[in-house]
Amino acid sequence: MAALLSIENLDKRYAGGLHALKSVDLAIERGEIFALLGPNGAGKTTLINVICGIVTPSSGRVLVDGHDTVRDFRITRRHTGLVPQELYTDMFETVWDTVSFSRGLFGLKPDPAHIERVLRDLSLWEKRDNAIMTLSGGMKRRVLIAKALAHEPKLLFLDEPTAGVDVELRRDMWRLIEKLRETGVTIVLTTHYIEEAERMADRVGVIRRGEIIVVDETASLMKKLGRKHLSLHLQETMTKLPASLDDWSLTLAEGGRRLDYSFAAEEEHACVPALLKRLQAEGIEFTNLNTRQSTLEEIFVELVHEEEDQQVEETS
Ligand SMILES: Nc1ncnc2c1ncn2[C@@H]1O[C@H](COP(=O)(O)OP(=O)(O)OP(=O)(O)O)[C@@H](O)[C@H]1O
Repeated sequence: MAALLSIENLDKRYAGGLHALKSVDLAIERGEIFALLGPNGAGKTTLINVICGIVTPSSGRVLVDGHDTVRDFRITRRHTGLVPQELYTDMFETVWDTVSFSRGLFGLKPDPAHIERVLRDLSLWEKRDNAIMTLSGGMKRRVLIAKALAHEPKLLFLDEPTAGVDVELRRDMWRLIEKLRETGVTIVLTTHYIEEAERMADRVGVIRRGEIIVVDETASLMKKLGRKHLSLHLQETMTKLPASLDDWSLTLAEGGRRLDYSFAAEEEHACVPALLKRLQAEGIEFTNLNTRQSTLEEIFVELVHEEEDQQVEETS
């Protein structure tokens, strides 16, 4: 079966001349959870807005379930749901009214049974008669999702669903997204949290300056690009690393009180014990140690460098 979402050679130049999307090609399969990652201003929102028909592309095309988003706008819009980052309106309305109204916007007949199902799935049923402004931040986010699901879309876009929420609510949202997938909805989400992409997404796409630079299965991307960082707090301050440790690419930090080591995540089991053994042999003692995973930001930096290095190689 053809992909549910197919983006072909898509280009967008804004009126001022800014080239926001450059020859984007992407196919999203039915039932997939796809995470679109990119630094601020990379073009994520522009891409989502083009797919949802809010922004017109300069060239190329987007098909949702085989329908062109420009030519068959009404059909494709009917198949897509968009959960924006913020709730803009409806603060005085009740949950039930605002979600039912969203369904009506797509010209669909009222279906109280569907709205009830959506509200129950999102744990909003008890709050159905509450005005939106009386709800907590987390509940308001659920209302946004309920609104986007009111017209039974096949494709759901979640724009940074967990930005600025606490850890507990983030976990709740993840459970919710998994539950949504079980109903057969295809999900595209944007996020800045690597853990979120890692946990939720089957595949990840990285967009940078309007170009999709990587699309890969999440596990394989993390394996290829993920790095871990080990920090050792030294018992005695060091001014310089012994030459015998040159092959370990270690760095001294905090005025020689900390030793940092960065390594490929997939090599953790082999290289960390080997390093610790080596340090012991050198008589370097430490009082404490901790490791952390690369942030998404660091992976971006690495991607950017890889590209720049390649360009240097190509031009030299
Ligand atoms: N209506 C517009 N007119 C002109 N330029 C725009 C318009 N909307 C966005 N841009 C520019 O297009 C580029 C891509 O913006 P976009 O909002 O798509 O990025 P983003 O990846 O969603 O960023 P963020 O993570 O900050 O939300 C940016 O340089 C932005 O300034």
